[in-house]
Amino acid sequence: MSPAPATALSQPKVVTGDYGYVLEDVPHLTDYIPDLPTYPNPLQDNPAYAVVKQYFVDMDDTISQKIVVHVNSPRGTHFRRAGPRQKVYFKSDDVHACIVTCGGLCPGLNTVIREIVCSLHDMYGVTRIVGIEGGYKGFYSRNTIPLTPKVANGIHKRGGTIIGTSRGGYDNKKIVNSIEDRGINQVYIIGGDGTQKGASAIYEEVRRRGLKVAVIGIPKTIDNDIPVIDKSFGFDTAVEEAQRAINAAHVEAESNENCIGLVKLMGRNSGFIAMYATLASRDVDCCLIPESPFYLEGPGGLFEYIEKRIKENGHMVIVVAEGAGQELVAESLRATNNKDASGNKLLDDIGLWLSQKIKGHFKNRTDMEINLKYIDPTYMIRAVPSNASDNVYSTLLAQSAVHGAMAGYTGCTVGPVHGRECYIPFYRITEMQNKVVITDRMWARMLSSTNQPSFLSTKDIIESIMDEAPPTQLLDDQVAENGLVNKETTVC
Ligand SMILES: Nc1ncnc2c1ncn2[C@@H]1O[C@H](COP(=O)(O)OP(=O)(O)O)[C@@H](O)[C@H]1O
Ligand SMILES: O=P(O)(O)OC[C@H]1O[C@](O)(COP(=O)(O)O)[C@@H](O)[C@@H]1O
Ligand SMILES: [Mg+2]
Repeated sequence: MSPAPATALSQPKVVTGDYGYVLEDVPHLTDYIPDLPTYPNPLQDNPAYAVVKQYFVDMDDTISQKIVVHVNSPRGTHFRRAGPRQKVYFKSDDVHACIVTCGGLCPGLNTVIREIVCSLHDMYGVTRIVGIEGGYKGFYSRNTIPLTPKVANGIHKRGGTIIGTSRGGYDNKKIVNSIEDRGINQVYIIGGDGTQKGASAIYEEVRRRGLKVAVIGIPKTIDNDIPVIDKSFGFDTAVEEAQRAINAAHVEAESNENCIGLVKLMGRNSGFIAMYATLASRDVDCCLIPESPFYLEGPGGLFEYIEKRIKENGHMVIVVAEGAGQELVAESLRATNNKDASGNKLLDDIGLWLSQKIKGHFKNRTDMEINLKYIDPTYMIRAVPSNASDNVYSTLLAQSAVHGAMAGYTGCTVGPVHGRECYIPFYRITEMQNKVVITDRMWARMLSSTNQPSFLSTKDIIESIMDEAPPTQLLDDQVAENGLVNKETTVC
């Protein structure tokens, strides 16, 4: 069968219905290869699933992005519900699947790999599954790693990724050539915002060439900077692991006179780890994140607050996200514009800089000698194995990805929206970053738990509200009654 000619770039598939219902649907292989044969889903004969009353997902099931509604609210945006379908578009023997992990580590990568392998093998009888070694560049520069349930057995108890990862090395044409040459027809791409952009471009090229290849993204972000989904796998584990550093900082601070425990946590552009770790700990007196500007000197500044807390308590704990206060560091050091292999800006070390500034400020104060203990657990919070809850989360995610590919869906990321797994078109994942909204309730809860100043002027608040405008379109569920965009943080 000759493939239908594909247009330059695929267009969003948007379906509208009554009362403002909008379905942001995902591509399907039949969009560009018509008349593909279908097969009964082998799961219908699987003893574990055969007894479930309604195991297969109804074709009309969609998940609402809007969870808080008023009596007359339009129904708003919906996503296609993930899960097994009655009919599949691949014969088990014909499937040749590959898995790749890209970007920084995240707890749970091995769990997702294991669960993709086991779901393909145990549910769909697929035997040809390979790992692409060392991220995107492995497609064209390395041999593949055969993956079987035996190889994947127990890997979820280890941190990292057994197939390796990397930044940079993305070459769209070479990657799709490799997919085509190896006869791969299901591609599972696990990675963060950069990876999903790459995955989207791989899907477009696959479609342009008319290949019967399902491309499914699985969102991985320790920073929790991917929009739409509730949160990423590994995020809970990272927040839990961060408690160990905060506890150590608190013990040091409490035991030494006038002592400040300073902890730096990951969070390049989004301060979710710092915010949640602070809320969970309750020992933190100040949390600094990239989304909330702060200043050191003068009334309402950080130094004034430190002095107040030390006088009141004799100690304090500060948590700073790595991306916080970058503009302050750039002002006092010679600004650099170095980037990593993927093009992400390399950050200046806010933790060391802040330690020096605080020490420098109190150095000449004979009435208040301070002691500062700096803890930088950066890689320790992401190199650990995932906790039990992230393992369950990763299992659902991987199974949903496999069901989607088998059902012929492609060009999408899988992830939970209000606790239900969905297929989300790539463009919704890549168009913006998820950030802590400092005019939102969660940040207010955090502020009230630490009692820190907000460091904000009215101008900052207005700017922060304006920054929330989605770059491409105003979605009705993001427009509050006062006309301002008021996107809730997606982690609840
Ligand atoms: N805009 C992009 N288009 C295509 N590939 C990209 C893009 N941004 C990043 N990548 C590739 O995705 C991979 C991971 O990106 P990176 O930003 O390092 O991590 P993450 O996916 O975790 O955000 C790298 O191999 C990088 O080259
Ligand atoms: O030193 P590396 O490996 O580049 O990783 C550091 C970066 O990785 C992260 O943990 C996550 O980044 P990605 O999601 O882009 O992989 C950032 O918080 C951090 O800045
Ligand atoms: Mg990233």
